[in-house]
Amino acid sequence: MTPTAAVVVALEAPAPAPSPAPAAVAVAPAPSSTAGAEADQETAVEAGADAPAQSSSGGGGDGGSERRSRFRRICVYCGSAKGKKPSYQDAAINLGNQLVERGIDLVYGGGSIGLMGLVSHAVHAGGRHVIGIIPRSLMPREVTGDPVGEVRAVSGMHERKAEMARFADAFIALPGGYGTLEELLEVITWAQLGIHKKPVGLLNVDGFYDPLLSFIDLAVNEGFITEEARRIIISAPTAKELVMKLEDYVPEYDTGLVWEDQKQNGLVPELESGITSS
Ligand SMILES: CC(C)=CCNc1ncnc2c1ncn2[C@@H]1O[C@H](COP(=O)(O)O)[C@@H](O)[C@H]1O
Repeated sequence: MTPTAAVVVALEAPAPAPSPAPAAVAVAPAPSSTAGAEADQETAVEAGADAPAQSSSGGGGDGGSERRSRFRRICVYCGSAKGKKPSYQDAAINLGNQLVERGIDLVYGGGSIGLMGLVSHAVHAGGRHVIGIIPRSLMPREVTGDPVGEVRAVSGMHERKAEMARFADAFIALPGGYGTLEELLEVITWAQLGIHKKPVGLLNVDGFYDPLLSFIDLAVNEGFITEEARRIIISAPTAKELVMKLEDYVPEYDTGLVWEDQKQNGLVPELESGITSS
């Protein structure tokens, strides 16, 4: 099966199943792939997306919000561990349910472990499409568990992060460790540099991110982050509040910079899918 065919198959049969079904594996093009193959693959992904997202009443979330979303897909960064408090796990499931309620598909790092598994299973069980983007080295079941939905294999962490950012219309970080922080800070930095204008949200479960927000405020006070750049980060204690804030977010931050690779990494075209751009 060619990479393109694998993607088409995966997307022609999105995941409406009420219970987790086996993952469809799509192999992302290696860096040396032809532009044509990449274009085909993008087309396939676009064809599989419900754009704009439709509301459904399937999920529980934080309590029945019925509002049509401007987001087709949200990228969720989160721990590969579950964390010690049940509230972290509840938040991952609630976030998944909130995406289902709003008809939003999930992009995440693939796998079934930790909070990553909880959010992806919630979205998949709710009938929305799940795209897991995972480096081949992390694919063995014993490393990341059985993924659900569409799996896109990539060569390494840099390609993974670029793909996750490319497919998403917004980003949310649940609690997590180094990997989550690194992914979060990268998309914030990219927003600061004008590489994208997609909303970035912190799901501040039980104040988990208070120390990070305090540190960022310190950096503002010490003159390392501007007030304007500080406002790139949106935070809320519940998934429902956070998604509503992301829906309302209007980017005010603008560098006026033009990035040569914006067309290749797809971050600019995604803005045309309903994200307000200043
Ligand atoms: C060998 C090993 C530690 C495997 C852990 N297994 C993993 N499987 C998939 N993605 C991961 C894994 N560890 C980190 N990540 C990436 O980093 C983030 C989570 O890292 P962390 O647990 O917060 O730091 C995820 O969003 C994911 O993109």
